[in-house]
Amino acid sequence: MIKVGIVGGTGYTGVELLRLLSRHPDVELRAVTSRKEAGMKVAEMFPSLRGRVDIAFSTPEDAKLTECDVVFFATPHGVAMAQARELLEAGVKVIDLAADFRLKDPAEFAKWYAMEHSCTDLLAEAVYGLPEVNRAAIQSARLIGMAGCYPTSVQLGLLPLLENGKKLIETTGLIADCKSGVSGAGRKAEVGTLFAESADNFKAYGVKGHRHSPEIMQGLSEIHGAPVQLTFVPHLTPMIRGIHSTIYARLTEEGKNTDIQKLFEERFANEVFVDVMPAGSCPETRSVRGSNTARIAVHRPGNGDLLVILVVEDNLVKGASGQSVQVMNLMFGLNEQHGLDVVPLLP
Ligand SMILES: NC(=O)C1=CN([C@@H]2O[C@H](COP(=O)(O)OP(=O)(O)OC[C@H]3O[C@@H](n4cnc5c(N)ncnc54)[C@H](OP(=O)(O)O)[C@@H]3O)[C@@H](O)[C@H]2O)C=CC1
Ligand SMILES: CC(=O)N[C@@H](CCC(=O)OP(=O)(O)O)C(=O)O
Repeated sequence: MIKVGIVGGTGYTGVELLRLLSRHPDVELRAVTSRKEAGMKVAEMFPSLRGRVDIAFSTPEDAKLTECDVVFFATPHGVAMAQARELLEAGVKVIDLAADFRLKDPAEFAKWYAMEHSCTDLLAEAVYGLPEVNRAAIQSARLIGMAGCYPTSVQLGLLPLLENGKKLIETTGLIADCKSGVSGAGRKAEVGTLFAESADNFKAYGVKGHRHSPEIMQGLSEIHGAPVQLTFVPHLTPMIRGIHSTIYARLTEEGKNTDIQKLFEERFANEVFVDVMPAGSCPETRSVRGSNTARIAVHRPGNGDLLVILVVEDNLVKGASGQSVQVMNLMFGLNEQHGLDVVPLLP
């Protein structure tokens, strides 16, 4: 059994990790931290986990994390980078759901996250946690910076078109128009996520620049092997879970002469967590709710040169905790689907 610790077990991604790991056949939950709720039983705070999780929250200091095989950080940005070195030196693998180990350039990290990076040597070692792109590197990694929620959907949607220097679409002027449910903002109290502010309302935010823009462009440029330029506009929608990304790309002459539906179907044929829907489909966020699946549909309106790619995922599962369990499975040589064989919840 793999001994697992979670730092930040009371947030939305933390409790989602608990839900998934509590039914994982190869995992033993050793420690779950909360500074505010230390001492309280996990299942007392989250009755959904009664009979599933039998430990109490402890402070990060009391959690004996160095005795774990792997520690997940489901914490705000900046927490994992302060503790990763000690854990790695003790032989513990680290999976960070925040952004501490995503951006390769420490200056970019400082610019977007308003803090200096405290361990740039580890930043160089860290592997980006997006299995459909990086599976082999993840398998041998000891430190993972999980892909962000929006970046997961946008990179999966463009992967077949860009990888290995393909010239099927223009690589400047790409547009990702993305919508997220409110759980994407986390469980902390904030005016913008109050019911009266976010229900029955719809708005864009971060239009001048969002911290996921550099992450998406870094990822796409690595996938393509050359710079890729994309405009990313996130929106807050009055739903709890889910991301819907609509991506617009101009096809090149080569792209116009390519069967794009077939390209996507073949690229993801062996990916258990990516479903390419039949031509003409419009995937719904509720079709992935609670599951680690991303569903993708490609459209070419009027058979013109504009390609529209639709991607849906659950921000808390494929966009965060589920994908991090997928990554853990790869790091420990387990079946990639263990703990993740969940049918989406309807309605
Ligand atoms: N919500 C989402 O859809 C997604 C979130 N993420 C990322 O995952 C991370 C967690 O997000 P989310 O679950 O939404 O956040 P929440 O705000 O819901 O939860 C944060 C958790 O971290 C703990 N925490 C806060 N500060 C510290 C600290 N200094 N040291 C140790 N623990 C701390 C909190 O507990 P306590 O204060 O009691 O210690 C709490 O359990 C974030 O970095 C976020 O960007 C990634 C993808 C999607
Ligand atoms: C709706 C909402 O507020 N979403 C968050 C993104 C979700 C998140 O926590 O971002 P990471 O994937 O980088 O960890 C935001 O825009 O900041």
